[in-house]
Amino acid sequence: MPQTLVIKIGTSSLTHSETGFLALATIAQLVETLSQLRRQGHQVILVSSGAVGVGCARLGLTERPRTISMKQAVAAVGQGRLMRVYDDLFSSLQQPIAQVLLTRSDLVQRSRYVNAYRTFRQLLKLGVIPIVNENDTLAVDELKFGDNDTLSAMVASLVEADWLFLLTDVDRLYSADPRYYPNAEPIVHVDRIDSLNALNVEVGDRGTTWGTGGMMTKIAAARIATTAGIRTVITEGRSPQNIFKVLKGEQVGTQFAPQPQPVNARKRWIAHGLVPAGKLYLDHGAVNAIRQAGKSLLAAGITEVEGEFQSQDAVQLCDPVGQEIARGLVNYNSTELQKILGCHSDEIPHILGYAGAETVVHRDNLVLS
Ligand SMILES: Nc1ncnc2c1ncn2[C@@H]1O[C@H](COP(=O)(O)OP(=O)(O)O)[C@@H](O)[C@H]1O
Ligand SMILES: N[C@@H](CCC(=O)OP(=O)(O)O)C(=O)O
Repeated sequence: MPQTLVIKIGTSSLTHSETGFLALATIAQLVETLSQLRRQGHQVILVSSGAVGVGCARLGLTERPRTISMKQAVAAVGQGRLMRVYDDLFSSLQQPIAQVLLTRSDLVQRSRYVNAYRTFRQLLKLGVIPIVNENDTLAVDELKFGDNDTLSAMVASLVEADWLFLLTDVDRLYSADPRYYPNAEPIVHVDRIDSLNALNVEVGDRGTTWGTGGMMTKIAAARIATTAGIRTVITEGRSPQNIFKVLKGEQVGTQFAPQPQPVNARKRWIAHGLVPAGKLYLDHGAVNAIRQAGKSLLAAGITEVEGEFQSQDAVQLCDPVGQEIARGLVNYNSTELQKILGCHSDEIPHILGYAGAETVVHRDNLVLS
């Protein structure tokens, strides 16, 4: 049955780390694999890193740029070259492609989120393979995906993909970084992403010299995708043809099972599309009411308000030690909340001088993290 596949490939697979030159054999195999998947009727989106790495190679730079303006300039050089290579290779197989450069702000506003969804759907209907990257040249720090693992999971969630493949320079996830712990245990199947905590998997936050985020961002991506009901696979970029094996049911790489009851599209946008503008600290009673009983958040359960935000902004709901437990759209601005925190709902009209919403975050606008 035709499926929608989002395939992300990292810099560590697209370039040779010693020279920064393109790994042409890998790219050619990737192009062949994706074109064949298209011919089999699947809908395919490629999320490709490499703009900064390729830009550095083009300009003869031997390490990743440190300043933002340099990184943005280098990405502008590399992105064009990368697309040129992709277009040459895909064109020789008669496969049309498109460039889609996204910034986080494209997904923050609901109308722009829906617009991005429609554009992807139209491209897929036309049989095109969209090649997505973050718009590194224009993205500003506060509104960045920051890494393409997260970006790919958000794209997969946006288009309601069936599969997310994260292609990297290791064959799968291990109990610890195999680069430093050669005896680390391979992990082949993850039924529930929270079980990784119990397995004590060490992911670090550093990738290779050219990669961003290492396994940490891949696990975060797997969490976003699996809660959207998307099967996620971490496997080797050097052998993209392994995708066929995975689709046939073979145990290749690390496979993450999708959550049985996926979160709906609007709640996914609240959880991952929006950028939280503040934090609400809750007492234990409120944490339990939200987590266990699926209740709305009332002012009585809030102990502290952090940040400045408007009504209907997204906020993080945190337990007493600051660990995020949920996100949601708030019904009061931060100034109002400072006045009513800890109070019973009946007292709100008296304190504020007007009747506001009964809940601070209604359960329809609240998503567990
Ligand atoms: N538990 C782990 N299992 C496998 N690899 C890990 C783990 N923790 C850290 N890593 C590192 O993550 C690296 C891949 O991340 P990264 O360099 O960001 O790749 P990419 O460019 O594909 O995004 C691997 O080379 C490996 O050294
Ligand atoms: N957008 C950046 C890639 C950022 C990124 O996540 O890189 P990687 O860890 O190699 O997937 C670029 O094109 O260089």
